[in-house]
Amino acid sequence: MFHFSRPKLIVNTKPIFAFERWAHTTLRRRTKRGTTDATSRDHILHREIVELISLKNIDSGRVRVSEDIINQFLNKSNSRNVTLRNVEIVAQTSEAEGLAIVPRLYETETAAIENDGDYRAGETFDVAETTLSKKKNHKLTVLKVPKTVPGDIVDVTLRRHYLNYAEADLNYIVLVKSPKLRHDKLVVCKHFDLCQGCQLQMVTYDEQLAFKQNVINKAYKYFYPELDRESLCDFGHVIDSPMQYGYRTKLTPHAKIPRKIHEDYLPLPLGFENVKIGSPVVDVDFCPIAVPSINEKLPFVRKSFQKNAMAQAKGEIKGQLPSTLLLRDSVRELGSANTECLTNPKHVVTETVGNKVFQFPANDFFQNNRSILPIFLDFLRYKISDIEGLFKHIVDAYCGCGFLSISLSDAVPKGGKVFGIELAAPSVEHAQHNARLNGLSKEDAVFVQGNSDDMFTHSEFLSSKVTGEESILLMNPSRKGSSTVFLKQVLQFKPKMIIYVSCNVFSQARDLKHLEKLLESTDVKYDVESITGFDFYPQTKHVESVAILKLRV
Ligand SMILES: C[S@@+](CC[C@H](N)C(=O)[O-])C[C@H]1O[C@@H](n2cnc3c(N)ncnc32)[C@H](O)[C@@H]1O
Repeated sequence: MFHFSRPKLIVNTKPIFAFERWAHTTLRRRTKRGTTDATSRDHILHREIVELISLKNIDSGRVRVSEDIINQFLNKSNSRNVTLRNVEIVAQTSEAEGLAIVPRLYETETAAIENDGDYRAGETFDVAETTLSKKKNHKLTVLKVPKTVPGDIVDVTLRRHYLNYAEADLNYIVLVKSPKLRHDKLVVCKHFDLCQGCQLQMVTYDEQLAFKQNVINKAYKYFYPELDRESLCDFGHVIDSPMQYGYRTKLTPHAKIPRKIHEDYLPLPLGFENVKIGSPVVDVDFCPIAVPSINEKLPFVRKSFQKNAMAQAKGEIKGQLPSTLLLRDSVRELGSANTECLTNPKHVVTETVGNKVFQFPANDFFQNNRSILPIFLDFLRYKISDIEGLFKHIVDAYCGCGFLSISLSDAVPKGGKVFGIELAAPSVEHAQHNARLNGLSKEDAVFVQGNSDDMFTHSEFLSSKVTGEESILLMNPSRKGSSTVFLKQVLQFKPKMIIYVSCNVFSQARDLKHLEKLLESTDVKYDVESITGFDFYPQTKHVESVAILKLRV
């Protein structure tokens, strides 16, 4: 087998646990966005852990992990091999992983001495209630265990330790204390135990929706606590997807390709990340959440990938093999339900949603669950109908290939306009193309390439004569959310309605709070009318959140 490159761990020796200190050491190597993004996954996890230990009345000092322990569990050949038995999962993170709090019985050297100092020999500790009561003064470790739900009693192997928690691999479920949550019979994928792609197959669909509503609630509790959630009808209610399997129209399996491929390494695993830290990617030959055309094509794509890898191992071809492959479903002909799977990222996908047609390059962004889109659009149309007759234009920030504004363009009255802005040039070219494809003239719909931050000063925007008092603003940024620059201009523009669609409800809540703060120094007022979830990705932890804000008149 080839060796995988090991992440470098930055260990901080200074006193810790302050949020910034934790962020400095733990986040730098783990998040792309560094330490300042409070809505990053690692920051959220930190908040969830702090909340859990405070709920359990545990002093934060008891869960602090020493540098020595962190070093003992680094990914290296002599790192400790500790198994814990009878670990009870007591909470669930917004990433749908279980959390447990266990006595740190492995803190002392006892076990190591028993094993002649050879950690690799393996040490096992039982953390069941009886043991715990005898060890009241022990330090505690917060464990994060994938594929578990509250009420599970599990057997785990400890992995990397951080300043206030440790990662653990699930070995097996010892006992299910909460049969309401875990239903292993529901799992349809043979790769579910290891594959990082899905988190919730063992949970009923109703419970999946409840989990996602909780995530929305948590996001607003953390980032916009001033919002009166109680007063909003059905706050965070998540609308279900008509298809819960076989819905995903894009799949990107990948491989870890060694610098020099040796024949012994073949076939290379090709699939998705493994929940077991440091393990090879899970070799996925069938993905039950993907549409049929993708699963039909997957064996051919895999075969061709392995053939190329073999040819490279034999020195028959040179150059780097692509580590990520693309499979994207596309409508074969308009008006027909027939679809085909495209694999060339530059090929153009055709997608029909209701009475609209969209085309875009296969590796560009487009919503991946075709089955829920008509319902999602009907919801937006219903919200817009509230101010019918009071708006003329739709402004589409972060517009991609124009999906949202073109879909809603039927609601634009005669003389009104659609104006969109998008950073990615290929997407905006296709937005222009899609406008024409759907009968919108150059006067009806203008899509420009650029940063949304510059939208309100863009020459084409200014010359379009689109005014806020006659507009609905759609904003659908990527995970990291919007910016202060953009939000400040929104308040000057004063659209009648803001529709904020987000795949990261934490950054959405942060932005809405920010908007409220900016409003304090103005006489403009927006009311948050509703926050609604849509289950674009059944079986996974993801939720799409739609916030509707109305200008107070
Ligand atoms: C979640 S996608 C939404 C696309 C589109 N609304 C849709 O539903 O298909 C976010 C889009 O924002 C674009 N984007 C990211 N940052 C941007 C920025 N600062 N200005 C304009 N567009 C941006 C991305 O390229 C991406 O196409």
